Amino acid sequence: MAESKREIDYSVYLVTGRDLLPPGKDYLESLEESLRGGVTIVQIREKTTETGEFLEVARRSQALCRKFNVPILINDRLDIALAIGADGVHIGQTDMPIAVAKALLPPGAIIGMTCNTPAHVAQAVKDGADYVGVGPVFATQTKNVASPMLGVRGLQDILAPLEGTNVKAVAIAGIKYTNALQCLYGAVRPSGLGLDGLAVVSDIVASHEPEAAARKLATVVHAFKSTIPHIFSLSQHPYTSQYIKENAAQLFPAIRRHGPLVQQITNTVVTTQSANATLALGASPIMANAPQEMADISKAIGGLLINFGTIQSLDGMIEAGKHANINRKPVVFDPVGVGASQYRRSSANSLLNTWQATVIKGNAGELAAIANSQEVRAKGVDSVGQGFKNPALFVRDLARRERCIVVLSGKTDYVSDGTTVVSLNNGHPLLGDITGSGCMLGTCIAIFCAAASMEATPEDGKLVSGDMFIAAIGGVLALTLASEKAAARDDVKGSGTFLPALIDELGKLSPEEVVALANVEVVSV
Ligand SMILES: Cc1ncc(COP(=O)(O)OP(=O)(O)O)c(N)n1
Ligand SMILES: Cc1ncsc1CCOP(=O)(O)O
Repeated sequence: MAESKREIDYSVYLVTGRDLLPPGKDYLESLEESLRGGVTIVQIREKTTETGEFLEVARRSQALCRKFNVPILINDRLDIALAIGADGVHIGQTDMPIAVAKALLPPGAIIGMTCNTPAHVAQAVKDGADYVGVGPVFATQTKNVASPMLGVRGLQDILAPLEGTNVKAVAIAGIKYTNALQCLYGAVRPSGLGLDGLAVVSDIVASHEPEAAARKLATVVHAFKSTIPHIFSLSQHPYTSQYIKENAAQLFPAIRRHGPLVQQITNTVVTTQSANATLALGASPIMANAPQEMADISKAIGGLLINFGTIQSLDGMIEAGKHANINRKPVVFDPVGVGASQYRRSSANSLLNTWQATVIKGNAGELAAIANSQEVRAKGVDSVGQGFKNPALFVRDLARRERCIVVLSGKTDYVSDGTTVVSLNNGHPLLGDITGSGCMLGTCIAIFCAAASMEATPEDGKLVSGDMFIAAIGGVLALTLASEKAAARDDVKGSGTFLPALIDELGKLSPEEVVALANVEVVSV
């Protein structure tokens, strides 16, 4: 074993599992192929193998790992690690304590510890672990795991004790090429701290083509690591009011050019008017709810709206978001009335723990419920009271926490990407007199996000390409400016005549009008 600690690349962490090999696939052949595909660290995990055979497997695996200059760790068995001179060990909560392992292993040995809670991580840091294996993130068939699933968002909390330390982290359980990017995004804390890598068994071992499986995973992890910051805007771009207005305005003709198909899982109250608003802007609606069709539909759409108003198929919402992430399509989440019931709150958690939203849009009551804030209360789908004391700070912090664009709707709308906050002061009071204007806002945002992502060149490490901050602002401007123009029309006498006029005006806004009329201010927080 090495005396001084080597720099470890945890990016693609393979945990072996000979029982999962496809029929006819040789273990060493599979391992070599996965190393060729880009596995950066290997843990030999043999849960039922006798010592002699374990030793032999470990020795042969080590010879291959050396060929690729990849470190090898041994699961649980310090004796095997010592016998072959492995680079280190991985131990679980009920295995040998870190202090005992440290005393037995040479100074340079790597020690990894399984952690299921933030308290486990804090203890592992205290005990001197080199890295933690955090999970279970998702459900897995590979191991019977007793601890509750962390989900995508749970990763942030479990990593908290690693702030300010040099202890590394990999996530484990149910991680596949298809959910890898969600997982990496989900783990990023407001400070920027995130995962160092992803640990997988079946995604590579059970594959007939482990080299390709490892390469796909490696591409995602490396691309993610080279894409900083991990959010859906230009972020470090010095956004000015003029820049925002001009770029949002350019998305109006982009929608007409691309005519994106926008999937909307929305509520029964607003389905028709949302579909009509979609057509008016130059996009096409598809109101598909069934989980069974999401894989197919997701390939064809430009963007997805998930509106919580009348939850008819939570499974459909879960599947739709999952496939949108897989296919790198923007997902706009409108958690209508999320504070109204425990079912809605837990459903919102399930959704946000499974897929990464690109934009979360809501009124003060809804966003307070998503943020677990007591500052604003809701009554049904409406927000009550004065709103947030500092709405700009609230949206910025929630955008950081959820790693997405946040739109807070109200008399003044606030939009943030976690770095910049803008206030938008357009709109007409008649919007409050028709049902579902908030839902139409979600539709508009989804359409603009779809167009912005279709305009952009796809990038490997990004869940969605294109500037989603500008897109979300564009969506807000579309509805609010159209409402002003509709309300000013002579033929509009009240809410009944306002709705069709609003839809007419949505289709007529020109980029020049948008730049001239938009009231956009960059707010300092
Ligand atoms: C990287 C990584 N993380 C977690 C585990 C699980 O280890 P443990 O809890 O000891 O369970 P077994 O693997 O021994 O069944 C791991 N092996 N690797
Ligand atoms: C070893 C281990 N520890 C927690 S889950 C797990 C297995 C993960 O396997 P898979 O990547 O196939 O879900």
